[in-house]
Amino acid sequence: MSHIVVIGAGQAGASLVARLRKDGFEGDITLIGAEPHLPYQRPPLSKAYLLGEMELERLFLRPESFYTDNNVSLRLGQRVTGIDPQAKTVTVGDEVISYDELALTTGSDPRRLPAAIGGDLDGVHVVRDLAHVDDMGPYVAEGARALIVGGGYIGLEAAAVCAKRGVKVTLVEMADRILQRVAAPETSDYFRTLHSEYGADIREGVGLDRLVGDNGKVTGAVLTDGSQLDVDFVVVGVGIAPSTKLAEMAGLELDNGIKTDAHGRTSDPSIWAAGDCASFPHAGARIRLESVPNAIDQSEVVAQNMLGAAKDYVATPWFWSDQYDVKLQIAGLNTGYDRVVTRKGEGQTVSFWYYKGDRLIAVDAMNDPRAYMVGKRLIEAGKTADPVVVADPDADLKPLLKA
Ligand SMILES: Cc1cc2nc3c(=O)[nH]c(=O)nc-3n(C[C@H](O)[C@H](O)[C@H](O)COP(=O)(O)OP(=O)(O)OC[C@H]3O[C@@H](n4cnc5c(N)ncnc54)[C@H](O)[C@@H]3O)c2cc1C
Ligand SMILES: NC(=O)c1ccc[n+]([C@@H]2O[C@H](COP(=O)([O-])OP(=O)(O)OC[C@H]3O[C@@H](n4cnc5c(N)ncnc54)[C@H](O)[C@@H]3O)[C@@H](O)[C@H]2O)c1
Repeated sequence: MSHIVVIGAGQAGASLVARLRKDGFEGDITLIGAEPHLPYQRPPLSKAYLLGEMELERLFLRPESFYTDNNVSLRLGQRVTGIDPQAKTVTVGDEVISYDELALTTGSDPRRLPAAIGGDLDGVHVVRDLAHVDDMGPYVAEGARALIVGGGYIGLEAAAVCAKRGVKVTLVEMADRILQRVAAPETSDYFRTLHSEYGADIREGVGLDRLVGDNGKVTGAVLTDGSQLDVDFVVVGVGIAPSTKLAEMAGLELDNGIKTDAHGRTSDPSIWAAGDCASFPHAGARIRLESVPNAIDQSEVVAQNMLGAAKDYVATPWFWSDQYDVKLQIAGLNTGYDRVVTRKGEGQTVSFWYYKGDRLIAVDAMNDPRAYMVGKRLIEAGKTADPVVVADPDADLKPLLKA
């Protein structure tokens, strides 16, 4: 009987093993995870869980019984330190485990601030794992002063939670606008205004020069424009790097992540990759997506291919973020857009529709699930949307789907 080993018990790893069993795989499955917890969802870590509005148990993707009932050998709190592709083994501590097929779902590692500028002081937090957020929780208290470094999703979601909890927030983004990696200027403008309404001080085009400490604990910061701040804690949200160390040591090809073909197979025919760590062919280029929908969809396709399906993974990217009372939903990728059409609804409701020539390529919707849903379905179907209809707040969007 064959043995499938999966390294990384996060969103992708958990989805992959579930799909293997769902599709009838009867061999042995071992899922190995470095963290001590059952596989859990990360999105609430910078939202409801950090806010103290979500119980730990609700983070877990499936109960422990799922793994025992499905005969998945779950090895938690164990880090794989090596892969030998010739011998088809992985090393965990002193143990060597054989595999027939191996999947890498190792996720990504948060970038940290260098120790030389105070990145190792107490009170400086990254936000990736449950343990990081549990460490940070007590700092998020009314009246505390937080410096948030980075205006991506992590920084802005943390800023929203902190501001809601009465923390005095200063956020620095070294690029000229927040959310520049994932959204267009219109969406950045929207969220800058939203944060300022809640009292968060958003400073763009400004980086961190260094942190200042006293007795090993952070007490202040000097910014690249020379300004100085007193701070009680720091949240570092300056992006991630895909976890490729094991793959690299095993001699697998890398390309901004673990390089796979359209089926999710790496340069070794018995090794597969999915989730944040994998870079794959997409629309004539190669991309890596850092999102829950990608981790689930890609790992499910990889599971099917490990069982012989030979199916291409065709990503239909979508993302979401919650900040204050606003839900941002993004369908598609806006790379290369040349026109934006705005659809304004009541109050905070607005959506931005991105076109490349006549083609609709992405929609950013704020508190507008209908615009998001219609946009997503149009993009998935390769259809466009008449900009005149889109821009008219009184026009019904649904007929666009039938056009
Ligand atoms: C705070 C936060 C909020 C987020 N919010 C959203 C959101 O709202 N929407 C969204 O779409 N995405 C969100 N994301 C991104 C999303 O969570 C990730 O894209 C997703 O978790 C990727 O899944 P993954 O399985 O590839 O990686 P992960 O979930 O990171 O799992 C990888 C696992 O592999 C383990 N591992 C790594 N190396 C080894 C090894 N050598 N041995 C054993 N185990 C190993 C790691 O410890 C980790 O547990 C958020 C991320 C964070 C951190
Ligand atoms: N809602 C969501 O989808 C969601 C929520 C949270 C996290 N995540 C994921 O978590 C991961 C990490 O998120 P993130 O926000 O850290 O990454 P990110 O890459 O989205 O944003 C990092 C930001 O930090 C800025 N930056 C980098 N170095 C800086 C410095 N020295 N000073 C000031 N600014 C600096 C960058 O310009 C960038 O805007 C990503 O994969 C992200 O997609 C997703």
